[in-house]
Amino acid sequence: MATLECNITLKENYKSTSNPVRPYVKFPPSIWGDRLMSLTFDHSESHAYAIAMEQPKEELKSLIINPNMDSNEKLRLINSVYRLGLRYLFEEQIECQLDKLFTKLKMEDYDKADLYTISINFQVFRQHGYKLSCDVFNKFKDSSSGKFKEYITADVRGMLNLYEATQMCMREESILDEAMAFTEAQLMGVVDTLEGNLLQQVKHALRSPSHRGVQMVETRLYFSNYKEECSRYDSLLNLANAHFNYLQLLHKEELSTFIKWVKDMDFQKITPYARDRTPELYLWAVGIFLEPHYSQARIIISKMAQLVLVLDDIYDAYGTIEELRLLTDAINRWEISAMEQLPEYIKPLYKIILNELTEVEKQVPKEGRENRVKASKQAFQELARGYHQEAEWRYSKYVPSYQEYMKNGLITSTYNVFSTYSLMNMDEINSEEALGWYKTHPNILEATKLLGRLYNDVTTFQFEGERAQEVESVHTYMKTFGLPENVAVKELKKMIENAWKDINNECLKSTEVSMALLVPVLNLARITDMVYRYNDRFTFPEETTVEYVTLLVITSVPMY
Ligand SMILES: CC(C)=CCC/C(C)=C/COP(=O)(O)OP(=O)(O)O
Ligand SMILES: [Mg+2]
Repeated sequence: MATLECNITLKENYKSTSNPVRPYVKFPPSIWGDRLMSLTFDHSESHAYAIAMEQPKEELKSLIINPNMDSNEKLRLINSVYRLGLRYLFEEQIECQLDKLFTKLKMEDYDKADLYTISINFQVFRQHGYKLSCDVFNKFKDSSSGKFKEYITADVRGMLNLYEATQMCMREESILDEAMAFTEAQLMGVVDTLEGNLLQQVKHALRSPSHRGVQMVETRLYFSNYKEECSRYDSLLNLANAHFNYLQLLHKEELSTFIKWVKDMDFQKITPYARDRTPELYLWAVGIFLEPHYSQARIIISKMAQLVLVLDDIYDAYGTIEELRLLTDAINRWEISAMEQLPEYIKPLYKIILNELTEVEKQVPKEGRENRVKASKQAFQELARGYHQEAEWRYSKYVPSYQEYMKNGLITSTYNVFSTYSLMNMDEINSEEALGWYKTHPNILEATKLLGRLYNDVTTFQFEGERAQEVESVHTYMKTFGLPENVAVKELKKMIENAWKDINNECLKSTEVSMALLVPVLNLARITDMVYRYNDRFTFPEETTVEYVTLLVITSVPMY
């Protein structure tokens, strides 16, 4: 693959202790140049969009609760609201409507409904945590052959929505596994014969199904590709339009703030060995939180991700083992005097790490502030120890067992850090309850960490090759279970799919914790899918990642 050609060599840069041997990696440079240096945003424009949202928002509220609207029509409207990223504006109304509709639902209601209608129903209920049974799709299967009925293949819109619906499957839902493979193959077979919006819809779904995509990107593409759905109601169209413009200005401002911080901290100079991926990191932050009121959270998460990125590249691409031992110790100590023990080149970075958390502390919600910050710091320290463990294994040429590797690999997935930093910024959450929940190692978080670690390794083990020295899941799995590479990869990919099923299961309505707490974790799984589905789109961001960042902060929003 041409994009994966990066100069990864074990270079002997230096010979003596003062000139140490470094596992030096030359990552591809940033591809942005000065393109994002002059993002403009105007606060009065932003205010105008906020005002423009008010009336359509009220109109849409009335529409959603309208008792005379046909239930399938209502679910279709709620689907559009969800896919346009507007759900947070109508949380109460939607929940009340879905509660009513779901309670009175009978399987017979679906006897006469077509594939499209049932698939939309299924998506809406599952998106909002209601477990509509997958048996609703049984009628599309031929009971004697066990295959899907031929006639549904002519209904491309129905097939597309069945494909989208299958992404919400859980374990033991074999009809959805079959439907996913069937619809994917069928859609791939017809995509070249399609045109207009339907072509765009199918093309994008095959590349990234909506449920597994970065939601801000998905909503923006829905607005472009689903013109019919968006313009069904004037209020929906007007609200979506003003909302996108409003968000785009906000995102431009946030990205500018983050770019300025990276520049002010002088990362290019102090960490020249690390990947330079500022807008790509910001995309992670937008992926975790979409709503405008998380503006500060996105900036804080972007900064933290920059620190994690640099740390990752020191630990597995630049530092010597002696330096890494000192760095880990200093991060564990977490006090400015520990800087003395560090090599000169790491000192400025260490200072930023400590300073940033102190700065952040001033900005996080008052409720449980101390504990929120403490948990984030501990997660960061745990990550450094996890990176260090990997480095020690590589240094001593020890290949751990798969289980040993994964115990540490769940930590180096970085998702404990991302989750605690997300939580740190959520003022609607009771921190004590949330931190207590984290400590129980909830299934959704464990599944997301597993997905993150495995997806990353399965996609990158070949080009990380010599550098990783088999300290990754593919080789440890091959060795532990005595399997050839292709079988190991296949089994790990199956585990990734199962992790998705577990995540979906955990997103069903639960009384255990607030649903709001699950969202950033689900969103981490989605970003992982976007980044690692085909290759490492973070290290090699050309095409998709660049396209997405451009779409969010550069391309203007279409008017119908
Ligand atoms: C999740 C995010 C945005 C974190 C910051 C950047 C990062 C560590 C990316 C993964 O790099 P990698 O592929 O080199 O990871 P690893 O070294 O763990 O395989
Ligand atoms: Mg790495």
